Amino acid sequence: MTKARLVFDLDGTLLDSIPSLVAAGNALLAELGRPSIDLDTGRGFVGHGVVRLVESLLNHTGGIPGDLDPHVERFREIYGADPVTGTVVYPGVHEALSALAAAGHGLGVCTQKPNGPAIDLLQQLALMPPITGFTGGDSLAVMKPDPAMLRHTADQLSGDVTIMIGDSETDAETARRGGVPFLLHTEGYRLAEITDLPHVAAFSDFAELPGLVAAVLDGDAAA
Ligand SMILES: O=C(O)COP(=O)(O)O
Ligand SMILES: [Mg+2]
Repeated sequence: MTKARLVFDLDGTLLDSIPSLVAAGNALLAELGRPSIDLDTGRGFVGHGVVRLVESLLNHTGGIPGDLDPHVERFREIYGADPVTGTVVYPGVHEALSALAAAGHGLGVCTQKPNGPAIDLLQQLALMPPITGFTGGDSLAVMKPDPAMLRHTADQLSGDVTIMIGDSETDAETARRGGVPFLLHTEGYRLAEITDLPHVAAFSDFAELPGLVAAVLDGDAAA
């Protein structure tokens, strides 16, 4: 049977992490005497890495005071101290990943999130194992949508065909540039309409994922 190298995005795909990211962002803003942002606003800022997130937080609340770098460093400290509180695994993820690993597929994560908190989350939320491959926001000199991140993750896995699973414009573009099929999780943080993102199939419930992977490998998934 053909085996897949399954490359998963993290935030908005395996994890619903907005409350924890917004809490850390609001702690940073409070230190700067800025107003808080709400969850919906924060949702639109996530998926591009920590630098873009802090830049968006500051621009939304009055602009960047001086250098961006110290604020990014401070956000990393605040968020890195406890990335787990306020983050949950989407329903059905554990069951779907166990079934896919048991079927012999390789599982990896490719995220813009800084490596330290990303690994903490994967370990503390019992996702690593079955996930074995990892590329984070600090792993390479580039980030998604550069397909080097996708390839770096896939190279750590065994399998015949690479499939990317993600929630956002960035993930769809990464898969397109990498020339691999894209499965879209619709319950994440995308801003675009589903129909505007290139994907071979979309799903809202992780119970659907093993069947979709099998369909892609069989060449049955809708193009
Ligand atoms: O922007 C982030 O930090 C999260 O990014 P991800 O969706 O690639 O996991
Ligand atoms: Mg994402």
